[in-house]
Amino acid sequence: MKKVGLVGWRGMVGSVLMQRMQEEKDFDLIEPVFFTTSQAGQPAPAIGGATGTLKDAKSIDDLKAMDIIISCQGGDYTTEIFGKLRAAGWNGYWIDAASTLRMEDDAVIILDPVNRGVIDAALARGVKNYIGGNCTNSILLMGVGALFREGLVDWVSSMTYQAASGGGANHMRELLKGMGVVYGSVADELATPASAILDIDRKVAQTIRSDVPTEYFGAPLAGGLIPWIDKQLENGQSKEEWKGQAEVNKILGNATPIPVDGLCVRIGAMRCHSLALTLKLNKNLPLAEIESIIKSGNQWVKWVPNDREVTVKELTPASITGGLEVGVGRVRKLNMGPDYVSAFVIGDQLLWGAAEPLRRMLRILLED
Ligand SMILES: NC(=O)C1=CN([C@@H]2O[C@H](COP(=O)(O)OP(=O)(O)OC[C@H]3O[C@@H](n4cnc5c(N)ncnc54)[C@H](OP(=O)(O)O)[C@@H]3O)[C@@H](O)[C@H]2O)C=CC1
Ligand SMILES: N[C@@H](CC(=O)OP(=O)(O)O)C(=O)O
Repeated sequence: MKKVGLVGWRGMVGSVLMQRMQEEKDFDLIEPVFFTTSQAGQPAPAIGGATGTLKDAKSIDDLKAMDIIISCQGGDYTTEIFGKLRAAGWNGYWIDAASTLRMEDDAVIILDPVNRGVIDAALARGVKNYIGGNCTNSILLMGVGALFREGLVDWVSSMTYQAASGGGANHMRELLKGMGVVYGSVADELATPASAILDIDRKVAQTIRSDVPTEYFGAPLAGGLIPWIDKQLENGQSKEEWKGQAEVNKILGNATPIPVDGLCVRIGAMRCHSLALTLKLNKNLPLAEIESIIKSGNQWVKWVPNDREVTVKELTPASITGGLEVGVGRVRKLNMGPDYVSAFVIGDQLLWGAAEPLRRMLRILLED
């Protein structure tokens, strides 16, 4: 059995990964070894039959004994350790959730239901680094990847609505605390049906401006939104927006890049990322054909007809959260012309957006 080192297993992404690996019985096929940056020597978790103690995630010698390492520890860890490990002669497979290595020439961005061909070709050439994509891009391609596969997309504008989980556990907590603060500021008035709504609104606006916690997001998210995610680039894009075109084309293995651009916005959802897309197709296809192509993408596409009643029930974070289905709906022709099509895509940011592609890559390696 292959020795698989697990780093970052107790973080938010890592915990979702552990849960999925247990559900899919991945631990039956490996010898797991648990690492930590802060608790070396403490008992290993009772996951997957592991025994013994946690190993030091900074010990190159211990890491070198692994056939495969999966890291959900974050970019700083990858930056610090990966180069040293390779320099020490380690030739195992490195699977990582962090963005650090994604655009490196010797790394593949993994999303096997969409790019299994790219992954297989890389394995055949001896590539050893397999990196999970940015959550928004993975969800975009899990939803409408089949339109790209069929060569139908001239360009896509992707306007995103990204959940708090994308920032991490503390960001999710801050959102919830903020919701509580907002509610608390008008709880009495809300209990009194006769109270004036404009008075409530004034108090809420004041609370959002001054009392909602902003330590992690840098701005109030509860009761609002933040139209910027990640660093600022010189060309005016945010780093999150830049990743759209760079990663989508790398995932697909496109020699000629398809333009992908739009604005990325943080909203007060917990862990579902959504995208409102404008797709410029290179053909005037009937909607029924577009529907059948999108549905053919993969088994997790959940097609939602462009109908009000079903959309408000099925194409929402409340419906999608915690599951592997990626909702695709609001598909219609836009006024711009018959080749312009809208779509709303929504997926769980911690599953397809982070953990699931990693465990599936492990399975691919174990099949080899
Ligand atoms: N959040 C996301 O949605 C996405 C994240 N990623 C990548 O994954 C990385 C990890 O993200 P995320 O899981 O959110 O990070 P977390 O902050 O939840 O976990 C990272 C590490 O923090 C340490 N840690 C310290 N205190 C605690 C605690 N109380 N509970 C659990 N862990 C603790 C653990 O390491 P130790 O045991 O060594 O102390 C853990 O592995 C990101 O940096 C990013 O690179 C990628 C895609 C999406
Ligand atoms: N930046 C993403 C989450 C993330 O971790 O992305 P990446 O893996 O590309 O750094 C978000 O905030 O929603």
